[in-house]
Amino acid sequence: MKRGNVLTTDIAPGALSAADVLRVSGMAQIARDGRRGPCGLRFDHVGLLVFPASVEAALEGLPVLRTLPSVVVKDRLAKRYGLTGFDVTIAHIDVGHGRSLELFLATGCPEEVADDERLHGRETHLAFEAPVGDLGVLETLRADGFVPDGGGFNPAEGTTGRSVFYFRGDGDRLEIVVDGTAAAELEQHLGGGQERRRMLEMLTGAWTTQALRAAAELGIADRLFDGDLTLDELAQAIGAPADRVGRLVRYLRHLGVVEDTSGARIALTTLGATLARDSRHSLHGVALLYGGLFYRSFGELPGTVRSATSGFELAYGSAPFDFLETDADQAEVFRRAMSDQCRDVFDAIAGRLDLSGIGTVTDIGGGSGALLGRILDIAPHTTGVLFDTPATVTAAQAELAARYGTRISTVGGDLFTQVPAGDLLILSRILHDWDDEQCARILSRCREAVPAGARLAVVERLLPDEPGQRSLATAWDVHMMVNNVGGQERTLDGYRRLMLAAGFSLVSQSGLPLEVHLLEAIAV
Ligand SMILES: C[S@@+](CC[C@H](N)C(=O)[O-])C[C@H]1O[C@@H](n2cnc3c(N)ncnc32)[C@H](O)[C@@H]1O
Repeated sequence: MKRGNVLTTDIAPGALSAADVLRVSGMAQIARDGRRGPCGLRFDHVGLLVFPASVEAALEGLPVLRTLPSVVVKDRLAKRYGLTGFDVTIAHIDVGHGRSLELFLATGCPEEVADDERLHGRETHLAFEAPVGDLGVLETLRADGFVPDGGGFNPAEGTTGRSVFYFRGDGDRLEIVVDGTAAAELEQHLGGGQERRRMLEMLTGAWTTQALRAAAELGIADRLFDGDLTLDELAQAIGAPADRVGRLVRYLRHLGVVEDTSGARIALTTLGATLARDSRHSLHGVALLYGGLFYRSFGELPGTVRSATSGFELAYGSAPFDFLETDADQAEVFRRAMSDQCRDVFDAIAGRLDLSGIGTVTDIGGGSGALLGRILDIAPHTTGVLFDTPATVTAAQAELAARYGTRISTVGGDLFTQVPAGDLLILSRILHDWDDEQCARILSRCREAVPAGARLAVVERLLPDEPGQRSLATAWDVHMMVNNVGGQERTLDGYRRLMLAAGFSLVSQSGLPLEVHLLEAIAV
């Protein structure tokens, strides 16, 4: 036996697939090298699941220390794939230096199961032995972000049987083994430990929102965007006690928003930079809006579900756009959040639209005019009309005039009453604010404003056709329900039908960043 070549040469030809031979060889090498375990635990073995034609063929000529029936892995495969009529044997192979490779030999499994298991490496692990009676390492691993990933008691292992605890971490899978029955610890590990941790993380999502909002609102992200600071410098810059700032910074570090640099300085990560007002990728306004105005209304979700009103009205006593007309500061936060959130989307829309033959672009409910501005930037032959509520266009006017002069005009009004004409009308994130009847009215006003052949661009997220499919629109649909009576996300077909009923025929649909879609239609 040539141990230098770590088992590759020992495996009988054809006993394992070429892919499994390579995996065995790689893991055997790792087993020989050994590793230092968490909490200084002793390295025990490496584990690997392979799919031989037969156990005997796979083990022929290998230095097998012992074989035993698998309980834990067999049970997992049976549950995950609904398998019957297969078997799993454990074989410990001596790789020298007092170390071993633990092969799980699964026979009678369909090839798809083998492929899936090889791909995800669900049994590939490094195992460390914990001393009997001291399983503190389990808590240490959980605290370090390792997620419990199965385990059990195998009575056939050793003289007393062994308890195994699997963990999945960042790329690593670890097994902690201990002699004997660790019934209470296994119960906690398997009995919902993982689900309870995940649920706790979700239940404390509000803390995350508020920590991010605080980083934005207190100017922590802005100060650090200008350069790394010590804790004292940061505390002084934002005018808050250093010990409290330090505790928030520790949580922000945990969230990946800041990191330490040399000389005990704090730096923003790339992720954290999105909370700075001046970042090109800023979500500063969104942090203030979702952590502020919309945070309180989301607290009214149970009432929203029960009643026919919105959480926003339950929280503030009026509909959101009426409220924003009366609160200039919050209206400014809202406008910035809208344009911050969709900066990449607006760039993509401007690049995607065919603007040849378009003279006037009218953005209905265009907010700050950010999208309209982007379109005018890339199409110098166009002029723009920004239409929104009187207070919104008044707030946007000065900046737009300074940048675009007479190329942009602003019109304040009510989109349920009348909207200005244009060769291209835009409704960006407008229809999802309203119910079907209100959308029909808005689209009818649009159709009345333009001749046949005029174009309409609708920008929205789309609900998936299948309810089980994951999509951002699913979360935003609940957000719309909370924050506007009748607000809702729709499927592509939902928008197609609304447009057609008002005299617009959908001609194309394309995906934009952040799962937003551009729906283009023609007035018929
Ligand atoms: C969700 S924001 C979308 C803003 C912008 N189109 C965008 O995509 O960022 C909805 C816009 O509709 C405007 N709006 C709401 N009710 C309106 C009304 N009755 N008439 C005109 N505009 C209205 C709001 O002021 C706000 O700017």
